[in-house]
Amino acid sequence: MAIEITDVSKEYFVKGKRIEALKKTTLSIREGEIFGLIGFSGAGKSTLLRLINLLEQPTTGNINVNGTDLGKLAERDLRAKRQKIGMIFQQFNLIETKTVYQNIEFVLKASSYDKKKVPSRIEELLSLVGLSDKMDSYPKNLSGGQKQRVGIARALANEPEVLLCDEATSALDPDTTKTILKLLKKINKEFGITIVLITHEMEVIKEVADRVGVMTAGEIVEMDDVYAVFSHPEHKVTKGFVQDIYDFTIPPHIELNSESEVITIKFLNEHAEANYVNQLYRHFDCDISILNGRIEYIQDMPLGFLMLHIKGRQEEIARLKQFIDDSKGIERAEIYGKID
Ligand SMILES: Nc1ncnc2c1ncn2[C@@H]1O[C@H](COP(=O)(O)OP(=O)(O)OP(=O)(O)O)[C@@H](O)[C@H]1O
Repeated sequence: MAIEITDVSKEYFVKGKRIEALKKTTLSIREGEIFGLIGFSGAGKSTLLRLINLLEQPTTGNINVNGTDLGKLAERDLRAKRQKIGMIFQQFNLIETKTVYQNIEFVLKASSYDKKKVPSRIEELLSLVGLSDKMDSYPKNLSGGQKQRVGIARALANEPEVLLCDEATSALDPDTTKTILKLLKKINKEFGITIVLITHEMEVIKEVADRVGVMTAGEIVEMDDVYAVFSHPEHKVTKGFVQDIYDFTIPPHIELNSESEVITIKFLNEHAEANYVNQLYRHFDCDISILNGRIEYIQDMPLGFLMLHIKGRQEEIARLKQFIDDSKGIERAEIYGKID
């Protein structure tokens, strides 16, 4: 196991008031996976990340990173271990007065990296992140995406075992976000580095994470493979995040009664591509119009939602709903639109 978090909690005291930033949490992050933590502001994501990064001590419990119990390390060993945990930030945290090259050099010099190998290591890192032509530029002359590439190169300089990403794409536009996430995925695959990323955007989780934990009020309330969470969200916070992507609302002009219903159906895995609506047209004496639809690919697996307006006799609509319920890989979505 790459990261074992056992019964870990964190409290702060502010003006005599106790803040439970992280309630007792047990979590295993697997070696080589990309684990996403999603939650709104104040949920406790950064606190958890700071504990893994050894920047803070937990109030209870212990954290084990690649076989090392962090609580048992002496100060010097802690520093050495910290170098094996890379971190990137929303605001990039580059040194503005240093060039791209010097920013990376700084990190290598601060560790005990073999001096002779520093220039070739920097070149290697710049090539990896696609910035070989920018080594003499200063951060102020770089785009946000380029700055984050430097951030990634710095974080990888000391060949870390784990890479922590703190809202690493939150300051970037959607296209740049995609390219940075692709780079993270490449790093994960090529070097087998375990990545833990925190975000408030389900879009980010969808693009890169293998598993996801949903945090609210200092607790992980739901955790599973990303596809499982997207297709069957349980907790209301998770449903809200999923709804950010499948943003279906019933148009206000639709009148709903026993002979006019809106049904949202969910297509799972390969069923997402089947021409299902044709079957509904053929088998039922109802008017069916499509109000909304979307297929997303999560880890290359399609997940589709389709919102239909059905008009017809009450019994016919009931029969249609039964047909949907009996279809393999198709479900009525209880969280999108009004049902029954
Ligand atoms: N150093 C601290 N001292 C006191 N309270 C803190 C401290 N750090 C965090 N907290 C509190 O702990 C709770 C969790 O904060 P945390 O920063 O972990 O949440 P978050 O999910 O990362 O939010 P954000 O996305 O806004 O950073 C919040 O109520 C916060 O105010």
